[in-house]
Order: sequence, then structure tokens, then C-alpha cells
Amino acid sequence: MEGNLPNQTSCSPLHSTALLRRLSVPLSSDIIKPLTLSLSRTSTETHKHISISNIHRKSKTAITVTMHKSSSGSSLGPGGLDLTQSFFKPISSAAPPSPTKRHTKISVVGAGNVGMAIAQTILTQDLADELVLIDVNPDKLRGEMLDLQHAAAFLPRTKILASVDYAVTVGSDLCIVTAGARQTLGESRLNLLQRNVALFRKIIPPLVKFSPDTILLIVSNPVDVLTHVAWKLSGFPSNRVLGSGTNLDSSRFRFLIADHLDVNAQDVQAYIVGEHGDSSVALWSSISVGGVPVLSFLEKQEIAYEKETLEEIHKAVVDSAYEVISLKGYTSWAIGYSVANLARSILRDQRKIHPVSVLAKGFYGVEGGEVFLSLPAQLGRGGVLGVTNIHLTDEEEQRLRDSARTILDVQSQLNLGI
Ligand SMILES: NC(=O)C1=CN([C@@H]2O[C@H](COP(=O)(O)OP(=O)(O)OC[C@H]3O[C@@H](n4cnc5c(N)ncnc54)[C@H](O)[C@@H]3O)[C@@H](O)[C@H]2O)C=CC1
Ligand SMILES: CC(=O)C(=O)O
Repeated sequence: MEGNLPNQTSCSPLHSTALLRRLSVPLSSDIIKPLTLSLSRTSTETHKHISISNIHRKSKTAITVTMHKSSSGSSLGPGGLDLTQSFFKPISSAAPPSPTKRHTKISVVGAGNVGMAIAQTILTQDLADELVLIDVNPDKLRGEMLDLQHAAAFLPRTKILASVDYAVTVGSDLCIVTAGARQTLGESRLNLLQRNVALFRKIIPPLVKFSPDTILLIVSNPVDVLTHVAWKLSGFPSNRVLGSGTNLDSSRFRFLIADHLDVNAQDVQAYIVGEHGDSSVALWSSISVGGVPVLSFLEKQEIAYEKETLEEIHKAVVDSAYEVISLKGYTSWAIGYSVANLARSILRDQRKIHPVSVLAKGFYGVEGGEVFLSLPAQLGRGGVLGVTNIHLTDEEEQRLRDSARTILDVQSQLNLGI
């Protein structure tokens, strides 16, 4: 794998790769049996069929701005006349648009590093017909909006709006909240709490007012407690409020395992659950690669592994955010992809299972109060459709309960008054 990722393996994030290697010298070739006959790579030809209707659809590319009539503030018609009506000849016997056709609208609150990484991933993955950005900083907001609009010729058609006024979010299918303070060097996520709760009091009520049927997806940290705060402030049923939770941590975990085994991370099923933070829990007992359960496979093959090594790999996942923050100041790209992945499952009703922060009381022995933490949950158009009943060992279940206790202790210090 090193050959494929020279830069990454020379950096400290992958000290965990060395750990994995210690864990499993023969693992890669045992789980994925090498082919006895390797075929040389054939040239891949891509045939693109562009239909007339596609060209026609693309030619309609246009982006609307709310802050001005257009981003340039100008109009092509004489005396400011709107030429759009005369530019195209109407076709005969045209019917009005089908009322059943869905128009998908996503609002992203907070146009910072994380909000913009999410916005640009949503655009490139063609997940919305309309994308709204909200922030308190109007100059930054307009700059980000224009910068995205200027890529219109290279992107699927999406109407991009931006405003400091929440009225622009009206009728959103999904509201993603990324606004707020972020960690400074070495600071824990839980430290941000008081500052971000105060912001949520200003953010959640107007989102709910303008989009009473929306699904709220919380990203700001500490994400589990803030998802609870958003749930309380919104008055929504719990299926319509979730946090991005450990979808990101699980991706980091899958990356580390895949990197070592030289497989595609998408073939690695591995969950981190619990708090998105220091008390998260790695579910080693259910890890599988291409359908092969890893730990029971090792045991059956009598391949020795050390428990401390597993702990150290989990620690590398927990330390990932601290490390990226110490190197570049913030994390953005992975959370951008992680949240777009959740948006796709929700809005396209994919019914995929993701470890996300959900109201966990009553699941896996989590008791002691209303607490949001990550569990593998099925997501679809209704939001959180259910929690998956995967097998946890007694130790994993105890760790999950401890993680819940950590979050509840912090929560109990909050005087939400909701
Ligand atoms: N859950 C997760 O996995 C992750 C969560 N985060 C969290 O996301 C949050 C944002 O991080 P960054 O984007 O790096 O921070 P940032 O500082 O780049 O952006 C925050 C944005 O929020 C805006 N903002 C502040 N108050 C606001 C309000 N009342 N209404 C609307 N916008 C407001 C700011 O103007 C700024 O543009 C942090 O809490 C961070 O810890 C970051 C990465 C991963
Ligand atoms: C900052 C943060 O929560 C993360 O990257 O995991």
C-alpha cells in the first residue's frame, strides 16, 4: 500500500498502519487470497453517449442569487428588460410542470471550512436542486456564494442562494448546521459546548419556523450534545434530528484497516459508535472485510493478535482530528464527504446504514436519560428509520454505556431551560 500513498505513509497519521502491520503480518494475503494468475491491466475505454435531450437540459444552466437580481446586478435586456421570456420560443401544447416532480432543497448554516466543504461536495454530487448558505458574516457569505456560482459551467445545475436572513431557507428538505466555534490546538470538542449552545438558540428556531417539515443534521461540535440541544429547541420528533456523529470516525477507521490490507475502504465494514470524541467505541467484534469477519477469522486461523494493538488503532482514530487540526488548523474534506454521504442516503431514500448520532435511550442498554450518541442507524427520506441490532460483546456494550455516561455528565451541567 505504501507504494500507492507515498506522502501519507511518510506522515505520522499512519503510525497506526505500522500497528496494523504488527497485528496482521499475514492478514492481507489471508483474507484476500491472491489470484494464481494475474492478468495484465487492459486499457479501459469510456464511451460517452450524449443525447440531444441531455445537451438541451445542460444548456439551461443558470444560477439565481438572492442578494442581488443577479451576481453582476445587470440585465441583458434594453433598459433592464428581462429577456428570458423571448430567448426561447415556446413549444406548442406545453403542459405545466408535473406537480409530483420533487425539488430538493438543502440549507447549510455556517459558511466556514466545514460548511463550504459540505456545500461543494453536495454540488459536485448533484444532491440538490437548490442549495442555500446562511452565515452571520455577509461578506464571507457573498464571496463563497459567488465563488461557487462561478463554477456553474462545470457543475450539475443547482440554484445557489445565500443570505443572512433565514427566510431564504424556506421549505428546506434538509438543514445542515455547521455554524459555531471550532477546537483550537489540543482543545476537546466538549470544551466548545457553552459557546455553541448560545449560537444554537439563534439558529434552530428560525430554521424550524421556515421549514417545519425539514430534517435537521447537526455537525457543529460537540456534535452529540448539540444534536440533543437542537432536538429540544426544535420540538421535532427524534427521527428528524440527527448528528453526523461517528460516520466520520468510522470512515477514518475503515481507511486505516483498508490501507493496511490493500483493499478498498468501501469493502471494509467497521463501526465506531458512541461519542464523536474521546470516549468513542470501536466495534472490533463486527468488523468484516468483503464479508469475512476479521477477528473470528484470525481466531480460526490461529493467527495471534494483541488486544493492545487494537486499542492503539482505535486511539489513532480518536487522535485523527487532533492531528489534522495541529497540522492545518481545522478538518474539512473528510467531514464534507461524510455529510454529503448522509445527505444522499436521506434525500434519495437510500435506506443505508450509517453510524450517526441518534436518540439512543433504550438501545444497547443505554439508560440514565435522553442522550444522543452514534449507533448504526438506517437513514431514508423519513430521517432516522431505525437502529440496527448488531451483536456487541459485553465489553463493547459496557464501553458504549460509559460513553453515554460521559455525554450525559456534560449535558447535566447545561442549564438548557428547554
Ligand atoms: N462533527 C464533526 O465530525 C465535525 C465537526 N466540526 C465542527 O464544525 C464546526 C465548524 O467548524 P469550521 O467550519 O472549521 O469553523 P469556521 O470557524 O471555519 O466556520 C464557522 C462559521 O460559522 C459562522 N457562524 C458563527 N455564528 C453563526 C451564527 N449564529 N449563524 C450562522 N453562522 C454563524 C461563522 O461566521 C463561520 O463562517 C465546529 O464546531 C467544528 O468543531 C468540524 C469538523 C468535523
Ligand atoms: C473536528 C472534528 O470533530 C473531527 O474532524 O472529527
